Amino acid sequence: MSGPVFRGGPVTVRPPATTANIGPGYDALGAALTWYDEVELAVADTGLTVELDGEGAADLPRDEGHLLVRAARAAFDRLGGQPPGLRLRCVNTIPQARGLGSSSAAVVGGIVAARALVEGGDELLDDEAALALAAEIEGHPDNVAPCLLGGVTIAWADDVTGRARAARMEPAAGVHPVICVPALRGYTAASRGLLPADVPHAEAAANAGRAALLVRALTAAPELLLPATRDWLHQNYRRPSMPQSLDLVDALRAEGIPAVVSGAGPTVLAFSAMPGTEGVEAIATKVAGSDTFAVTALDVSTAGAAVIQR
Ligand SMILES: Nc1ncnc2c1ncn2[C@@H]1O[C@H](COP(=O)(O)OP(=O)(O)OP(=O)(O)O)[C@@H](O)[C@H]1O
Ligand SMILES: N[C@@H](CCO)C(=O)O
Repeated sequence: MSGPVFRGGPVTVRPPATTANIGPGYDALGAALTWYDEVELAVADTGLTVELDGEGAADLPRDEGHLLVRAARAAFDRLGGQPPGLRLRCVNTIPQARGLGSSSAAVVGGIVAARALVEGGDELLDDEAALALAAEIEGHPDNVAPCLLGGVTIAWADDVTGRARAARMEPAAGVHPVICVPALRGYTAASRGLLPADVPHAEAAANAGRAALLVRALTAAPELLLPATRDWLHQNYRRPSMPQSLDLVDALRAEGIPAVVSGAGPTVLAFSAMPGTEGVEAIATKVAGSDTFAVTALDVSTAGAAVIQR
């Protein structure tokens, strides 16, 4: 069989930051945010060059071990073969290891860029296949789904194949995310290690009800976000690894502001009543007194990882 036909590129992809769980939607619910990394990938004559700017540039590998390169390589394998060489440039702005889906942005960015470098790539590796591959590599479909598809997503594993699937929804106009990003990093694997094997049935039942309510709140009724973001499955168990984040969640909720831990933390995601900087005031007041968190008002990104130049 002949290999794929490559376009030279470069192609440029903008994968968004994402927030997962959003309270009770543990490992399922997610949303894309208007904060993006930028990935430029081109076919080269030979070898691999990796140029990194911004977040993580000092620490991330510049070889085949780079997460985005690994994801692009896996995508090329699915697309029929590897190019003779690769040139990668990343401009990273999404804070890493903070619960904002930076690893998903790298994985999805690599897959989407690789398929854009192959003639017919969008059909050979469609969004359903790209999602399954991204979840295989990243491990958590609740971040990769909104990163790929944009908007608000529900992810699950197919009962027969185990492959990641997702349903995408449009966010309601009144959903205004505000993120409070701490200086300290937190790693997903460590944060998952704090979760118990079992939870009481009554708490699982309460959580299921709020997760259902959360879908309605995010897509049609933002006024329900406070009750809809209450969780019983993960946040409190994770408190020892990010006490300041949980204290901030508690303080905001006590003021009637919907707030949760973003993904595996330690970023706190709150929802303001108003868009933009006006909306952050009430939240910033609660954060004041601690210089630990940087507060930024965002929107839900209706676009997922888009090819902005090919
Ligand atoms: N842009 C990137 N390029 C390459 N590797 C990255 C990039 N962003 C993150 N990573 C890798 O992923 C690790 C962070 O993954 P982790 O899943 O712990 O955090 P996160 O993806 O930022 O948060 P979460 O999954 O909870 O939303 C980093 O330490 C780094 O090894
Ligand atoms: N659902 C995951 C998100 C991180 O990818 C967690 O909370 O561990």
